[in-house]
Amino acid sequence: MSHALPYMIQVSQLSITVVGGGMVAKKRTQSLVDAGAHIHLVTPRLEGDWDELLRSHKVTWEAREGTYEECFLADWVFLCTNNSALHDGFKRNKAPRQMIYRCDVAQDGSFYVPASIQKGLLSVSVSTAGASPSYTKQLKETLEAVLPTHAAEDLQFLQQARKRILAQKGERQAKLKLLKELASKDRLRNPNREEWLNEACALVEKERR
Ligand SMILES: C[C@@]1(CC(=O)O)C2=NC(=C\c3[nH]c(c(CCC(=O)O)c3CC(=O)O)Cc3[nH]c(c(CC(=O)O)c3CCC(=O)O)/C=C3\N/C(=C\2)[C@@H](CCC(=O)O)[C@]3(C)CC(=O)O)/[C@H]1CCC(=O)O
Ligand SMILES: NC(=O)c1ccc[n+]([C@@H]2O[C@H](COP(=O)([O-])OP(=O)(O)OC[C@H]3O[C@@H](n4cnc5c(N)ncnc54)[C@H](O)[C@@H]3O)[C@@H](O)[C@H]2O)c1
Repeated sequence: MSHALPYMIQVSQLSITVVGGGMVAKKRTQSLVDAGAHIHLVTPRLEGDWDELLRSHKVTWEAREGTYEECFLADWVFLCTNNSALHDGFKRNKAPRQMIYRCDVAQDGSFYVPASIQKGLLSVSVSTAGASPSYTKQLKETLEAVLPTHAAEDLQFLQQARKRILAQKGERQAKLKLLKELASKDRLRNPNREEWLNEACALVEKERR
């Protein structure tokens, strides 16, 4: 059986339409807006509290029903209504190269959505290809409990340090060794890690042939 590949996608440059205004539509819209996207929303009604999303000016709501005959021109279309026959129709009408998401039959769309944990620059995603969203949720909770609590702060430090090390003068091998050592628990958890980094950078530069 073929399986889907996980990718990290920058969504801010995509044109995205979400059809439907229930719990699933809201979840998908919220995560897309959090990731910097602007959403065109097509639904006659909004279920639950959308106030904050609408106030963000990142969501344009067209208050009407989607119809079987129409074709959306967005790069991505999220079909999030409770009407599977309508989703079948949109899929038939889909524009060339358009990516379709179906909330009702995951594997009938171009992609589906994993559960994800975000801690600053760290992302962890879990998927069972739709076999069991409940199992996915449990596994996500297990993983959340074992991830380091300081991952976000450590990654902020490592990102800056990596830029600095790669930009400075010195042997490439020595720099790579330094990057590896810096990511180790001993170095990261050391309260003097900034001082150690300064000294190590100076040494790499001094030792260059
Ligand atoms: C992980 C999580 C992330 C999120 O939604 O953000 C997520 N579902 C969550 C929970 C959850 N969803 C459902 C239940 C009820 C119990 C059950 O059915 O088991 C529970 C449990 C609960 O709520 O406790 C019902 C359900 N879900 C899908 C269908 C349709 C179908 O099976 O095709 C139906 C039946 C609808 C119906 O029949 O009415 C489909 C999908 N749900 C996915 C993700 C994608 C696959 C992920 C994977 O590959 O494992 C996928 C395939 C589609 C997609 O979204 O692309 C989120 C965890 C919450 C969290 O993160 O805290
Ligand atoms: N992917 C998931 O994680 C997941 C989880 C639970 C349920 N589901 C599936 O997703 C479906 C939607 O779930 P929900 O809880 O958001 O449902 P819901 O009933 O709360 O919302 C459905 C929304 O679709 C809108 N709608 C209906 N017809 C429309 C049309 N022609 N054009 C535009 N909008 C229209 C309604 O106004 C409503 O806002 C469920 O029926 C189920 O099949 C998926």
